[in-house]
Amino acid sequence: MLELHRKHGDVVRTGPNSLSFATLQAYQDIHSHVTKGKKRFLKTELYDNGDPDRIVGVQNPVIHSQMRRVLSHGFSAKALRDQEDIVHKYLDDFLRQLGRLGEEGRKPIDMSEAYNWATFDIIGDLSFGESFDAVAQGRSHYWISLLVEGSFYSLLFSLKRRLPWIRLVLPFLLPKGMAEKSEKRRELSRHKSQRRIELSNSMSRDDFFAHMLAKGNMTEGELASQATTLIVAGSETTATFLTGVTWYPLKNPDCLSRLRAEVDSAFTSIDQITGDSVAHLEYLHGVIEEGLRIFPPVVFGLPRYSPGAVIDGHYIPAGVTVATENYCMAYDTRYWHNPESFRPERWIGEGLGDEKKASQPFSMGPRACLGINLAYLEMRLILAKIVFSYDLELVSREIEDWNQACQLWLLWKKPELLVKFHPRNRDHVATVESCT
Ligand code: HEM
Repeated sequence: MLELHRKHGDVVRTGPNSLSFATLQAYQDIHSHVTKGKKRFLKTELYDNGDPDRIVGVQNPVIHSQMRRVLSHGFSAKALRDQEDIVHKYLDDFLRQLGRLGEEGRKPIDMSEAYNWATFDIIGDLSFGESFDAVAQGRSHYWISLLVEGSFYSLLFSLKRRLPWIRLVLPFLLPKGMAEKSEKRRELSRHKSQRRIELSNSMSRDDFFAHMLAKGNMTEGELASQATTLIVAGSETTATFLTGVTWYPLKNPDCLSRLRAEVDSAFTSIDQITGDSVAHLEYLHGVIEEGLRIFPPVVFGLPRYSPGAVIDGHYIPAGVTVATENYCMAYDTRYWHNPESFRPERWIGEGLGDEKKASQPFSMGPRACLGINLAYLEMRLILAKIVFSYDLELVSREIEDWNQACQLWLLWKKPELLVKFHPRNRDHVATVESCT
């Protein structure tokens, strides 16, 4: 898409009835909240995977806002503060596992897989009241593999509407046993959901599931479907971001040193690293924003139907599929000074004079990411804690260009990213050694 827009300009026709835009104005026109009297740009059928209960896929704005209202309680600042201990628990265990499995820097760990252990366990606990035990076991739970694999191939399913002929070749494109695996995944979701309902009698928690249960009229199917959606939306995305934001500073050692210096000057013990204290770290903020710009986890232009509206000065008739490529905006020299380079200082103080709104990793408007606060909490805590505890050494040195080394399906398929973790904080080494 980047190449197409560079060659053909800001509006590119990508199909018989679909247009791709590449400007910030177009992004705002399509995704912002609408003013009174104007119609919304609705999600297209590309989101329809046959499950009507998923908040991510639902098209009807009335049903969507009802769902969003119920779920948003679990994402409020208060709810997140109440859940922060759960996040710390998995992150601290994760740190210990990095030391233990990595034999204190002697053995590399594949971070493309390992970050999933932490993000899935956190969101699993917040959604179903129990983790997948991935951190404790130091390997991905079967369910995680099913979800990740399923989300890659769901792209092919949604393409069926756009390219009807794909039905004919679909059986050959899908790995063997995919249908059985999908059924297995649904069965596990139902099972986890039933267990969470049973647990609700003995557990008082202000988590996502509790708020859905409090609504009182959601069926077991709806509960399972929504909780699974949260797990998919909130785990692979954050883990993907973390993988990219590990590779870029490792390839730019000055950035890593500056980040470590900031974390070291702010904290003398790992317990001081909390959601509140990390929120003030300026350079960490720069690293995160730059990581989200240069390697956005949700990278495809989010398709919408035009309601019959003007997009960046062009009238687009109703029914035309439109999308703005966040990735193209993030690499546009009209918005960014030297966009290919990883420069956290863009986001600090005066910066480099970039148009920062041209990075929209969480989207904007009524369908913007609901989990943004949880995502920032996890991203800040995990980066600060890792840098505080370990010196990182890149083992996968053969990767020259991270984005090129990844493949884009619906989400990024990442290559192995081998990293060694050398313990640097003596207090923490003691904990690592005692971990079994
Ligand atoms: C770095 C991490 C993340 C990124 C970059 C990200 C990005 C996004 C984007 C771009 C959308 C809009 C999708 C669209 O319009 O098609 C979205 C929606 C959503 N995200 Fe995230 N997300 C992240 C983490 C999370 C987390 C931790 C959760 C928590 C469960 C979450 C839950 C959701 C939900 C529920 C929606 C659907 C909102 C709606 O339709 O009203 N996300 N996310």
